[in-house]
Amino acid sequence: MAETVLKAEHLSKSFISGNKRFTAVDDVSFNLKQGECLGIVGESGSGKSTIAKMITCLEDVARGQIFLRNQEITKAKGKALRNIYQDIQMVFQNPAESFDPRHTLGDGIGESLRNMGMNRKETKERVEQLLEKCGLDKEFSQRYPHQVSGGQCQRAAIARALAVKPSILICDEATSALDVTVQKQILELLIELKHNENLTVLFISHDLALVQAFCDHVMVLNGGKMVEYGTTEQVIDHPKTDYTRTLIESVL
Ligand SMILES: Nc1ncnc2c1ncn2[C@@H]1O[C@H](COP(=O)(O)OP(=O)(O)OP(=O)(O)O)[C@@H](O)[C@H]1O
Repeated sequence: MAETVLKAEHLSKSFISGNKRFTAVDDVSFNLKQGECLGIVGESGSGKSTIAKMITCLEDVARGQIFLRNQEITKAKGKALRNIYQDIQMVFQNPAESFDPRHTLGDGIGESLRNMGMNRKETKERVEQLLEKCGLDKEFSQRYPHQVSGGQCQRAAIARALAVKPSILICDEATSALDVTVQKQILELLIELKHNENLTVLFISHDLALVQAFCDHVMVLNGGKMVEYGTTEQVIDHPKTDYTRTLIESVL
């Protein structure tokens, strides 16, 4: 049986808005096994990104616990925190923001490898392999972020995320800024990588059609609460709440 890579138990988070406190994530629990893809769907403001930020330690966890391969990471600090930054990689909506505009894509992808002590020649070879794995010719390593299309830049951002062989890849609306054809190509790349590399992915999206095409399991969030959690088939074919039914009807 596949190993559990990530476990979240009773996660909660609230923020102060004006003089009021409101709950952005309310008692959310889930598991992610090696090679599995879990989709998190919900309307804007339902708490999807806040969950991702708590997992990557960008936001404190108010209540609950997070475990990465049995090790609790809820309040990680120092070296443990640096390891988490490496072991859980994120791909965001706007790929260009992942890269420094003054450096080539090759430099951006190779940065973490060089920080790990890899020499220049090995880094160059590994960067070229990563680009090819993500469907880009190796000459793209010489290009600057403004010299590539949004889809090409997102491929490079995925290559950069995979460079350090992370345990988990979090895609936060990773295809939302791309036009429909390019969105489909990036999704196909992720499907290919998931099969070939046994990637473990947390896939955040407001689009249930994309989640249906890619994810094994899905969690539906409404106002910070998890209103459905199950296999993608179960949730889409037999939704338990009107909220999920509305999400399904709006896209499928
Ligand atoms: N640092 C913060 N301070 C105050 N409120 C915040 C903060 N981060 C998020 N929120 C609020 O928490 C709620 C959940 O936000 P979150 O970004 O998790 O939603 P989301 O489902 O990812 O939305 P979207 O799909 O639009 O990205 C929103 O009401 C948001 O305004």
